[in-house]
Amino acid sequence: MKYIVVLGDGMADEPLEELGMKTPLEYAKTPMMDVLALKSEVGLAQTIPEGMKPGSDTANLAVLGYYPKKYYTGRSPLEALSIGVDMEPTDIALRCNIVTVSEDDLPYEEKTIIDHSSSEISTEDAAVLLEAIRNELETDVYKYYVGTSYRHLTIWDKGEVVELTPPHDILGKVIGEYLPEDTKLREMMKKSYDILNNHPLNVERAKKGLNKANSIWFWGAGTRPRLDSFEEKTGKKGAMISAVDLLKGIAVGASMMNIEVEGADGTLHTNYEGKAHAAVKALKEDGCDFVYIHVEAPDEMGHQGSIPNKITAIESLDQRVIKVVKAEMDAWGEPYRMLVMPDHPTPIWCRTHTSDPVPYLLYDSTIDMKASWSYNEREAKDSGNYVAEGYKMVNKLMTYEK
Ligand SMILES: O=C(O)[C@H](O)COP(=O)(O)O
Ligand SMILES: [Mg+2]
Repeated sequence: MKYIVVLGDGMADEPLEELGMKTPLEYAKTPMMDVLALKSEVGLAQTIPEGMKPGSDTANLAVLGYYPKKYYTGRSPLEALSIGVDMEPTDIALRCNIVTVSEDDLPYEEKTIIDHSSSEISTEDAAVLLEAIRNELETDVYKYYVGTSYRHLTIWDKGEVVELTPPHDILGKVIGEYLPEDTKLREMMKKSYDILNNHPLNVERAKKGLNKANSIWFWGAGTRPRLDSFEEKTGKKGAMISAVDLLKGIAVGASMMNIEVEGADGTLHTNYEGKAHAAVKALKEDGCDFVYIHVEAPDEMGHQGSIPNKITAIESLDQRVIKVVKAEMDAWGEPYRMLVMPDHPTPIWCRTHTSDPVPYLLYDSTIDMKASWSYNEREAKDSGNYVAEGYKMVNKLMTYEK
């Protein structure tokens, strides 16, 4: 038996008037998930534990079987594992976004945050800007490292786990009240605007109609991660396919195989088919028992508040990932189970994460459930199937019996 998780990051949502009170998942054309749902178990899973902040960090730890209240030490430390930084016990890792704030003559504190991702800036462009930041701001205490797209890392020597506001939680808001209380962090953020706003690369970006990447933004503070091996926990050899450092970092910490896919970039235009082919290859040729295909796009489109693009992301997941995986697995003939689910909702109305339970679809190629439901938030709730502790999903996947 082989095990496949197709994780549509942020895919769950809420009914939208613009979609006739359907959710993007209900409204999207998903013929593959529609067929699978009739042969699968559909239900709800609570991935974010009570009292924890909703985000891909806690939620994907849960879906991978790591109880966040036991294993979570902050988001950025997990990303540091992927970036290749060995944290000291006294280090604090900080996520360092490159964001877009309003370009005006207002004092920094009175500026508005416009885009947490600076138009999903390329890693190449971000690296140039981070070099400018490093030249001006890096000291023995604060070291900057390039991650992926707008997602970067700062290691704070002998820092503190300070509570910081994620920029995607305050889109469109004036930043003053959300800036760090720590004066040095605030000072670096404020200085970054002066360093970046008129940087030649940003002048070029603006000419192309792209958002300037004109400020750094710290959040996601944490201490050195401590994950147990996935194989020791489950007895299965696991592989991760993702474009984002958070998931790749979890895989490093869990001693899973990280599979790089050409063109996989965490955006709406990622290499969906490439991820699907790589997943089946990992199972068929690389001796893996379990593969986790993480697709970032629905989350980013949720953060952007784009209904059509979130629908496109879901339809791409259906037709260019799930359909391709199923065709290749069926052709191979090896029995398998496929779990399709989001990590958390990223509703269009709020453009950030909520902690609501998420719909799952659990398919077993050896069982025809003869079910009669669709895969979406409403029918998952109506099904009566509810996994109260999301970190038990992997165990459910591996021990499933009709
Ligand atoms: O900053 C990021 O990587 C994402 O926008 C945050 O959302 P996530 O927690 O769903 O990844
Ligand atoms: Mg997410």
